[in-house]
Amino acid sequence: MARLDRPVPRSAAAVSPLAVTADVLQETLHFRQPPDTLLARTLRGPQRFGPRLREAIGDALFAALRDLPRWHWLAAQRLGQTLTGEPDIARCRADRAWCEAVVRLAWPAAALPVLAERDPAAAEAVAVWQAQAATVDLSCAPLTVQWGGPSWLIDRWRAAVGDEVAELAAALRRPAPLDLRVNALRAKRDAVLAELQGAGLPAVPTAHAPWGIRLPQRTPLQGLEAFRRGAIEVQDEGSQLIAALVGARRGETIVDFCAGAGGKTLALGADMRDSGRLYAFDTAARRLETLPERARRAGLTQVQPMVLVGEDDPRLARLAGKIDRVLVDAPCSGLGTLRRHPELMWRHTPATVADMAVLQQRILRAAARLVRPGGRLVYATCSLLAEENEAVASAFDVAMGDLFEPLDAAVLLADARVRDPETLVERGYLRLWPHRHGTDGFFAAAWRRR
Ligand SMILES: C[S@@+](CC[C@H](N)C(=O)[O-])C[C@H]1O[C@@H](n2cnc3c(N)ncnc32)[C@H](O)[C@@H]1O
Repeated sequence: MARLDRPVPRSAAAVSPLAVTADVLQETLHFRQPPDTLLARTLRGPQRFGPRLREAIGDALFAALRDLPRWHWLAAQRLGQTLTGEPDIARCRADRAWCEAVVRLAWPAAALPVLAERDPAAAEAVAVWQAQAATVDLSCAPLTVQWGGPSWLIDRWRAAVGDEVAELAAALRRPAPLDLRVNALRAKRDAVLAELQGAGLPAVPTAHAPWGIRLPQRTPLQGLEAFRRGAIEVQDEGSQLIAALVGARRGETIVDFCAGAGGKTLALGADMRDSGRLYAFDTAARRLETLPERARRAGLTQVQPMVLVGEDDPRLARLAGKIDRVLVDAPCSGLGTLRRHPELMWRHTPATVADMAVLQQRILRAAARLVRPGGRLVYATCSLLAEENEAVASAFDVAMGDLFEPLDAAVLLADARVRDPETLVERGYLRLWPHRHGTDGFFAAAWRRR
């Protein structure tokens, strides 16, 4: 038999990777924590899984989440249950046998040998189940099974992209590449590209973002000299394009209203060449926690994080009408990021999306008060849904009357040296689609205050 990842103590040997994956899947479907957090916590347990097995468990978990309706359909057949089109998540999460059946079906073929080393019986069961599943004709299955999403979401995808819906669904099910942003304060893109290629990595420039580099898959960065010296940050090309739309300049005063862990804050700070003032606001203190350390590594000294009590925090009054550029990277459903967070499509419903839109409008209006006359306001989401995007921008237009003039994103992106900006813009809005642009799904609208 092949070598084990590590010597397995007797008690730990009893723990099957399949069972652990099913446990994490079941826990994920409670939506209390994201799957990678749950996975990391679970794998700190006593099972003693080696690196290859840990990677296999992660791959299996995400494969399960990416195609839940398909596994649901096949598992129902295998377990002799009545077929239903769409998983009822509340029922599935209560059903441990269902979770294990899903994991058996979803376990990636490439990870079968490593499972066999640890638990040959489980690997055999997986092979049998998958061989049987391969004989099932899915071409007549409901669209939710073929395209891997809940039907309310598929309806919205179809309304947005028409005949491209199958391509969109397929792109959302593929793992995302790893995009990096070169920190303009520390390096030039060409030099970093050469450095990464020299280290044997298949790095290429991103298609549009001027500071972006793409690697085809997950790559550990910590060991790279470019990472250690703060020359690169992990950032999806779509996020880089949103920062570009802000057009931050040296010496300005800029507010990142929903800064979170500061991914876009760092991009804005680099565009400002560490000059001026850059406020990083968020209502979640925990999210802002890592920003000072990240800013330090990136060589930024002008970032001022501040925890807000809400979008109407009274301390904002002193900044009203004074800020050159305000970015509202609003809390959203995240339904453009399904490549990384496939669980979100089961966490959200039309009702949660509608609630999001109300919050987004409130935050956008509050943040708009800060913009000085002639200044720029940018509203962005990582959602593909019109409710959170065009509808919020239109409602803002109506509420503001003539106070804010919509700006054409294609013009702003061209100013920021983005390549082929017109291919990224619909009706003046930045609109990024995973199947067309290879990025996460993003939306952004920009205005100038009159
Ligand atoms: C999409 S995330 C931001 C991601 C971040 N800009 C980045 O690039 O990494 C939205 C953020 O909005 C924050 N948020 C939620 N409600 C808010 C409010 N009322 N005012 C300001 N920030 C809020 C959330 O805590 C969350 O960190």
